[in-house]
Amino acid sequence: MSAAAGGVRSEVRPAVRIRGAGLAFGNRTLWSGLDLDVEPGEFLAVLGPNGSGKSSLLKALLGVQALSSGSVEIAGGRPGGANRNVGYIPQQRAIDDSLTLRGVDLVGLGLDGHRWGTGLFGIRARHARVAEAVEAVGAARYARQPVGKLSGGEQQRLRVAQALVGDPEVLLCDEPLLSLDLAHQRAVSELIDARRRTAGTAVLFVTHEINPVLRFVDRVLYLVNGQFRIGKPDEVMSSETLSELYGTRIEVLKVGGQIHIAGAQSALCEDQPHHDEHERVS
Ligand SMILES: Nc1ncnc2c1ncn2[C@@H]1O[C@H](COP(=O)(O)OP(=O)(O)OP(=O)(O)O)[C@@H](O)[C@H]1O
Repeated sequence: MSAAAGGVRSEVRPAVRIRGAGLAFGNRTLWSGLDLDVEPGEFLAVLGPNGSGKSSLLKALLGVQALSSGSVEIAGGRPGGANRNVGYIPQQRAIDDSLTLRGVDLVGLGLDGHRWGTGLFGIRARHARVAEAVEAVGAARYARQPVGKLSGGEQQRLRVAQALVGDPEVLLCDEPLLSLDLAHQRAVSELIDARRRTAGTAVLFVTHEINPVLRFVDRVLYLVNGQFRIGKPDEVMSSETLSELYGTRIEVLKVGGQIHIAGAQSALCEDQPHHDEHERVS
């Protein structure tokens, strides 16, 4: 899918165009000199340790975080501009359990700004679209209950439905599989993959754990300590590339279609003390 990989140019306008982009807070540079085109239908995994600037990159693309240098375009224009059809699955935060908004209403918010007309036809079309999105994430059973009373995983599935309901040109996902059990991790990642294949939605998928989505990933953007690498998973997720990026010896093992890391886990997972010697790559 990745027409941009290896320098091959596509005729189609990229869904995301990043040029010379940099972001710094005070004297700390998260990343700089970032040039990247994400093509329609491409699945880009954004990886890196805690604090490397993955979420901040998505925020820059949403137009809520100003860049320190360079420029970004998304869905054909500037971030946050009118008519930018962009879906966003935010990093999960607990929803206040007193929130009485129902699941279907939360999903419907993803259609705000879309034109449905004010008549019965428009209302019916809107309801049908919401119902379809709810069904697709397997949330029909509880979608009429107050969101605040649902489990973390149930809320997360509704957030995915909200991001997809407007049929976005670009989908920005910030750790969308957190708090989902394995069956729902698989269901949600397959849903996102199907969407980009059938509708040409470009997907930028921030994750600590590449294995659940490895078979979908066209390219990886790996951010570490102000540096980055972009390439196919095999190119970036290699002992050589990660050792270079982290500045210490890292062994990457590929076993049974999964990527694991041996040793040096402190460099990779500083904030995750539960990790053991053979670690899945973040
Ligand atoms: N508005 C801000 N002002 C100052 N520092 C900020 C701001 N936003 C983010 N940061 C800092 O920038 C760094 C990168 O944050 P970001 O959330 O992008 O990292 P991340 O790679 O998504 O991390 P994680 O994997 O932990 O979610 C963090 O150290 C964060 O504290």
